[in-house]
Amino acid sequence: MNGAGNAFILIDARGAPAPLAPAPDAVLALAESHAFDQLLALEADEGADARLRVWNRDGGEVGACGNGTRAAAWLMFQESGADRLALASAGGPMAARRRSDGGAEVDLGPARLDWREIPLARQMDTVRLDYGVDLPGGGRLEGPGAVSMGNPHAVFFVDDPDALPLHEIGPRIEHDRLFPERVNAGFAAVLGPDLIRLKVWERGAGLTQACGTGAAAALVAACRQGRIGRQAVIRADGGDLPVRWSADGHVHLAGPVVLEGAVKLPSGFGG
Ligand SMILES: N[C@H](CCC[C@H](N)C(=O)O)C(=O)O
Repeated sequence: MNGAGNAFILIDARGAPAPLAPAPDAVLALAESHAFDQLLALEADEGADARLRVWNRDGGEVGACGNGTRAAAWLMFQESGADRLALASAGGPMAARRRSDGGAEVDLGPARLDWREIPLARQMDTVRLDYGVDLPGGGRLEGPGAVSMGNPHAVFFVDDPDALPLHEIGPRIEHDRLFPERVNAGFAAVLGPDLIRLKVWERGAGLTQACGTGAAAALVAACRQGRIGRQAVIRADGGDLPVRWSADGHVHLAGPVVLEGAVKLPSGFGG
């Protein structure tokens, strides 16, 4: 599946006898032979309609994947005909609502804004971090906003994300010691009162076509820096993601989902 081009393999393990525990190098090996950004799994959960688990292509299990949540919710809506569902995840509980056009709008939970929740290695104002990175050709990017959606994001505001050497500066930011759990690095240009152009160098996956939690973080960071209101379309390489930061602090995300194909695994798989 993909969500605005963000590529996934989703395993429906709700019937599996035990939770999946893929070895990181197994995920890495799978990523060598299959083009995906994240491996997703749906598992049974007592307190929700399902639990969503997320592994980056580097094998690390992480707390949230906005586009993956949309893809999983869309699939469950197709299957059940329901129009609402609850998902558990390591990054916290989430909810999904079926839109009239059949798409899924997900409530990713609250934006977390305290430095300890990002997390950062030391206390800092998360509206505009006292942090920056030099550009190879001269110049410097400064003062990103820091937001967690159950996973860490630093969002830089720039004139043109497409003009940046992201393969050079992305890894430097991702692995900076300021971010003890590494970080997803967003590069955003506010193009109008309700439009943000965004590219994200994802922790554990690199440059992706779209990043749902990155879109949420970009809106919240832009709003906190007084650059935009609480609702916008985030224009990613792979498509447009409508995002809204509601008054209760939760962030809602929608956007396109494509099911590219499905295979039925032999019974007892993963047992
Ligand atoms: N790379 C992210 C996980 C996937 C996020 C992204 N694909 C999304 O749609 O939110 C992290 O390490 O926290």
